[in-house]
Amino acid sequence: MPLLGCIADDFTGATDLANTLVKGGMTAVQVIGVPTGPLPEADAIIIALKSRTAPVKEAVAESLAACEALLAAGAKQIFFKYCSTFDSTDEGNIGPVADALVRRLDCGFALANPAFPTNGRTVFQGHLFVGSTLLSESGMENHPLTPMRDPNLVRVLGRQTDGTVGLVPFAVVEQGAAAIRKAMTGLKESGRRYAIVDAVTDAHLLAIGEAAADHALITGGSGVAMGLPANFRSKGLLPERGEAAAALPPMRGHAAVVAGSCSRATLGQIGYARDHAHTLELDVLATPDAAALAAQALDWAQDKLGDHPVVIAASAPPEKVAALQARLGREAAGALVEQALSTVAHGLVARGVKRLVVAGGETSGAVVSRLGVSSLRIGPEIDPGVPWTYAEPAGLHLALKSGNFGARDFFLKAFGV
Ligand SMILES: Nc1ncnc2c1ncn2[C@@H]1O[C@H](COP(=O)(O)OP(=O)(O)O)[C@@H](O)[C@H]1O
Ligand SMILES: O=C(O)[C@@H](O)C(=O)COP(=O)(O)O
Repeated sequence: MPLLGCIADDFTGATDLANTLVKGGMTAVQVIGVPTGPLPEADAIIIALKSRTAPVKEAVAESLAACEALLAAGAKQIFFKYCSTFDSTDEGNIGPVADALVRRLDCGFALANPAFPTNGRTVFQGHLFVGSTLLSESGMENHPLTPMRDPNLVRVLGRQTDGTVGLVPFAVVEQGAAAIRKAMTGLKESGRRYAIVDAVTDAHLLAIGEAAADHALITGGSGVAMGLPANFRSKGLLPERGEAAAALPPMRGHAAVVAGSCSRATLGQIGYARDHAHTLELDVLATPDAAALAAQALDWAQDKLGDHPVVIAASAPPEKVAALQARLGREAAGALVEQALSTVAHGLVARGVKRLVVAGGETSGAVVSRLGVSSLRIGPEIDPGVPWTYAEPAGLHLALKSGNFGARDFFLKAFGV
């Protein structure tokens, strides 16, 4: 029976959360899509949806269905995972999904905290920073699907919910779990449905997690989950598991990277790969045809497969993304590239690739669906927020890299080269 039941709005986000929980000593299995049969055995189940950019109604319906499955399996607390850069549009989907979960769980209130200090995401006075810049100046203002142009999360979430949003500021968070709990109770009693809670350090996140031990619903990035394993342990529900929580079968087979993220970190990683690995950058504007792009990539890769990764990327800088979107529309442009890259991934696996890194959340969703993966067992971390996983029933190792995560040499480092 799972202790923690999680609903993640994309696939890389789900592995990121699972990674945090595994590091905290919980076993974790990521399930792809709303489950139709019984859930696997694990301390935490993370249901990965592709709901971040889905139409609002669909995102809400799938999230509620996931919640039902988790409650039916006995989950004691529900966690709604979204991006550490709060990726969403004014219509949603963070607000509407959270609203629906608050109603379903009849809890009236939930905290909201996307902070992930190790990866430079901090929240101060309700404003989200990426490194030393505000969210709206971090490159996220150019995201192909969810451009983030307002860094004030009280305002951003306020536009997405039919409830109201308050703030637990830094000065309170600094005082620790009891003060945070008191402030959240105060906001709930004054009729706020959400509290954006400031967090600048991991110590803040641990205190917030402790303060939310008895909350039916927690919403946030993977950071705020850091404190949750200790809550279950102190209630005597979670045994000490040590490193066994992250064990995976041995890795073998050809290595490859497929990148569809246009985020700054991924563009930097592709730049590094150009000098250190066979790297193909697809020109989507010149060939806006998914089948033709995929055929081109698979032909190119054919005689290059081996232990050293091949890197195939559709990623492009903002001006090129804008040009393709102007021609096809935002959604169609994204869908075309996702279709091309998922066909490439499928073709690579058919040609013996058994270790695959996918860069980008939406891209990962498309690839994992195309590979017919139903669950991912979470293994050791490569870089903060990105673990290796073992995909069933496909029987291969997958690392789903959030667009903005990972060091510059990630695409090589993942394979130990
Ligand atoms: N050259 C391109 N032009 C337009 N859109 C692109 C291009 N390359 C990738 N995309 C799309 O951009 C989106 C990137 O989103 P995602 O994969 O979630 O990355 P991230 O993790 O950085 O958010 C995907 O829908 C992808 O298909
Ligand atoms: O919280 C995060 O930043 C990640 O876990 C995440 O959700 C990443 O999404 P993408 O940037 O779309 O990969």
